[in-house]
Amino acid sequence: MESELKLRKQSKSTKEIQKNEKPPTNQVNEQPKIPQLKYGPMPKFSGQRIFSRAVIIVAVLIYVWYYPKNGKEVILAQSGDVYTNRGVNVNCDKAYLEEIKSYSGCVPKKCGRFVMDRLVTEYEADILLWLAKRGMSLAESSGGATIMDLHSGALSYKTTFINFYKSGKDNFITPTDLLVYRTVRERIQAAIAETFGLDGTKLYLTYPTFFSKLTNKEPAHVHDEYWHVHVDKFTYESFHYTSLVYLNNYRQDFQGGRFLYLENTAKSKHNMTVEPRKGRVSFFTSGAENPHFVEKVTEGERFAITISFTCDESKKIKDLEKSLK
Ligand SMILES: O=C(O)CCC(=O)C(=O)O
Ligand SMILES: [Fe+2]
Repeated sequence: MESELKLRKQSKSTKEIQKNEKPPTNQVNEQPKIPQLKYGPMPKFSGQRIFSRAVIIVAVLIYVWYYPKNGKEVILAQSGDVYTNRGVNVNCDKAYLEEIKSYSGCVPKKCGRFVMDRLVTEYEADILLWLAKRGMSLAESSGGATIMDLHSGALSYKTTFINFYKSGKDNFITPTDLLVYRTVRERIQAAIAETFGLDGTKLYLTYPTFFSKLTNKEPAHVHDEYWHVHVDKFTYESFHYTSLVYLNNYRQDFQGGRFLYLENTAKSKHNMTVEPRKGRVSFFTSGAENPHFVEKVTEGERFAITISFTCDESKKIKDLEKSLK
């Protein structure tokens, strides 16, 4: 009731004000009419113009800057750049975490993916590249993926594998190769332990650890289809941490063949790309938080090493010098 009264009073007083308003004087009516501009008045001062132009330029720059992120991918590492340590954390896959939990000292503080360009020198990468080329000159796949595993001796041959140790053809491996291979592996292991907060002595080299040569040859066997999306933990059960050493350069030595993390979460749909670069080390937790694939190589030959680590001591493999003795 009270508020109703108030309202009535209010409307009354409004009417009163309206009544008391003086009618517009002639003077006002006689003022020259300002033409109504469609988009409002033009800015009167050049400062205002500069400001509005600056706003447009900044908006365009922001759009251009963010556009690639709204597209299909984000570049984690470009082939022309050198990164000491670049990476991102991702949430660990539940099953991966559950499985790895039983290995004390080997559980990652956070899962993720990283790139380091200063762990392996170009010279070391060259030594490993020449080693791969010498080995793969003995035999190669009929399709686009040739694999050479120095630990087991497996080497792609047409649509199958030969064992170069069994056929006595292992004299292409020199003591320098073995030394470089081992020290590179040790440095990567230390970097993985440091990055994920592990006890490095609880991490073991595992199988398969292998060299790969990828080309644009038509696949002759399912082994040649290297471009499928996969999770390393599912493909190679023993893996807990995966590392890759690139031995030659994307764009210079081959086209295509970039490495992509597939992103299809509520948070992001943008794949994350690593462009191979000679001596570049890329590593990541091997669970379903890091599904990935390699783009088809369209030209040239792409060389890399997959060096894998496990927390499960029963799945460890020996260093090459020891296994060769
Ligand atoms: O060569 C690469 O970049 C990745 C290879 C790969 O995904 C693998 O060996 O599991
Ligand atoms: Fe993989």
